[in-house]
Amino acid sequence: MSAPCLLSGHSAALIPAAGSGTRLGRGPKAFVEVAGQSLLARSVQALAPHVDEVVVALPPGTELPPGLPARAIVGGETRQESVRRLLQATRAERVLVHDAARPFLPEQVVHALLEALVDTGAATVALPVADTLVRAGTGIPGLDSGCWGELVPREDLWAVQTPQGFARSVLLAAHDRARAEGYAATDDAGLVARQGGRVRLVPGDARLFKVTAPGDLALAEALATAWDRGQR
Ligand SMILES: Nc1ccn([C@@H]2O[C@H](COP(=O)(O)OP(=O)(O)OP(=O)(O)O)[C@@H](O)[C@H]2O)c(=O)n1
Ligand SMILES: C[C@](O)(CO)[C@H](O)COP(=O)(O)O
Repeated sequence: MSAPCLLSGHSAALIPAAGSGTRLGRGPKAFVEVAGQSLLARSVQALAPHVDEVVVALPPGTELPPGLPARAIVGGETRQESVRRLLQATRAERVLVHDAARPFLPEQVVHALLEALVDTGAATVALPVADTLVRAGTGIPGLDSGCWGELVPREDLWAVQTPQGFARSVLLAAHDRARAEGYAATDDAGLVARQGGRVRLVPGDARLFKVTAPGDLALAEALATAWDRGQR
């Protein structure tokens, strides 16, 4: 399938994959395999049919595995720096930024994100929070970080996932300004929102969880069986 007609101009998927995977403890995380396929390969394959090109930021000294429909650049020391380099490595008008560490990306989610992008020029996939939320008691007399401090109302709270979509010029301007001001964010939509941009929230999917800690890998292995049989 070629790039959707909802997007005008060229589009690129930008995949930050240059992390060291410290919390997982299995070496550079993008190359870790789940049911025989790396996290990176799964993420690239999920996005490639929807865009004109895929660019991946890899850790220094590593190479793109053969056969993936993507080109590679060297990432930076932080996720933010890796994404900035990716933005500089493409001329596409629309970009979808997606963590290599989120290998299960349903096609419907990509379609919904692309539709939302037409409206605002900036959108992120996110999940409404389902759990009860509490702030730990740090700073409250008699309590500490292991104690219930205060309840946080969960209405209107969303847990941010990727992919996140932007007009490239909008995201590049947000990155340039953040860099000039020495501001760091954990994601790209946060950079755009901080500078007054309107970011549309697009309902995500629980299966889009980020493989972060060893327990997530067990979950990913279990999910991969159904996913690879086409149950998406
Ligand atoms: N310098 C970095 C750090 C992270 N990432 C990417 O950003 C995504 C989200 O990062 P995270 O899950 O935190 O990965 P790591 O940084 O590898 O994990 P850790 O913090 O446990 O080392 C991942 O796809 C990761 O490869 C990146 O491209 N460049
Ligand atoms: C971009 C992200 O995955 C959205 O939830 C997240 O912010 C990445 O955070 P990390 O600290 O780099 O894992």
